[in-house]
Amino acid sequence: MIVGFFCRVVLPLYSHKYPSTHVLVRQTPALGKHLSGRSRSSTSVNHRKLVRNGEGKKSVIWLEGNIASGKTTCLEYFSKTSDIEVLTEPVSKWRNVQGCNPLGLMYQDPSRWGLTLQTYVQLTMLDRHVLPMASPIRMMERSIYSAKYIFVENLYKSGKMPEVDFAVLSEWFEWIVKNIAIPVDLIVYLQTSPQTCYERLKQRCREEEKVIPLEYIESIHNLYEDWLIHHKSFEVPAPVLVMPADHDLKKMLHQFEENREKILMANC
Ligand SMILES: Nc1ncnc2c1ncn2[C@@H]1O[C@H](COP(=O)(O)OP(=O)(O)O)[C@@H](O)[C@H]1O
Ligand SMILES: Nc1ccn([C@H]2C[C@H](O)[C@@H](COP(=O)(O)O)O2)c(=O)n1
Repeated sequence: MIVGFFCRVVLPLYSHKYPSTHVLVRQTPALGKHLSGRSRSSTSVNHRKLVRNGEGKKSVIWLEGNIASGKTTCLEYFSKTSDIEVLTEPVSKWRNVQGCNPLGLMYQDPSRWGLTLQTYVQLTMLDRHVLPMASPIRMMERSIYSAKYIFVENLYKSGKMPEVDFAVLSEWFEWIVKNIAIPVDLIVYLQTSPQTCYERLKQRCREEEKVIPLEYIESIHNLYEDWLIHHKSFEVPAPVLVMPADHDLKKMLHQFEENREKILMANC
């Protein structure tokens, strides 16, 4: 039987306040499958949380942060916790779709290949979001929201994405978030300085990313800050837990441990 209920988020736990009137809304992918696009949009899924029996206690956390901020490292840490499933970004797919490398192409020629990559990012992130949950808690790396609000926005704002490409991606994004429920209870933001990310990026040495200049990391940083810290750009769909992430690995692991409870209690 399908049940509906509302969950008011607890604010004082988090570093950044969320409007107290906000009610998070969620609908299971399985439920979504049984609704046509038309009836789903008319039920305003973004304003109603419908969950199946037994799924009420499940929570979804998005781990957000700049390129090479330490997201994968953080996920690795929490993957050792029972009851948490971690979903990494499907970067391997972005580097190889049927033998093609849209990530590499985008870095070589963003104006030509930005739309190609971001269309595929949108598809593969949506696929992640609607995957049935195998554990009570899911931590996933980034989201379809940051794909749009950070990376597509950056391409467009920097003049590297033609207006028509941006318009098409925007319409796709709007349709998706209106018609398909994208659950989220908490956003954990790994807050780094661009310089730190730049150094870690160089150290990681991913082939496609060798052309990334510091300025690119700075633009991504500013977009993240405007979205999640200053609330100046786009709607933030859940409370934000900010974790300073410039520290060395030892201190980061300590910090992950210190925040464990807040993260695990994300939907309470
Ligand atoms: N706290 C840290 N201090 C130093 N290096 C780090 C730290 N966290 C991660 N790294 C290293 O930085 C690089 C990027 O980290 P990663 O977790 O892959 O970032 P992301 O998933 O956000 O891109 C990797 O080489 C990783 O080993
Ligand atoms: N919507 C997106 C998401 C990611 N990317 C790029 C940025 C990085 O080069 C890579 C993901 O790496 P991570 O930040 O996880 O180390 O993919 C993008 O271009 N668009």
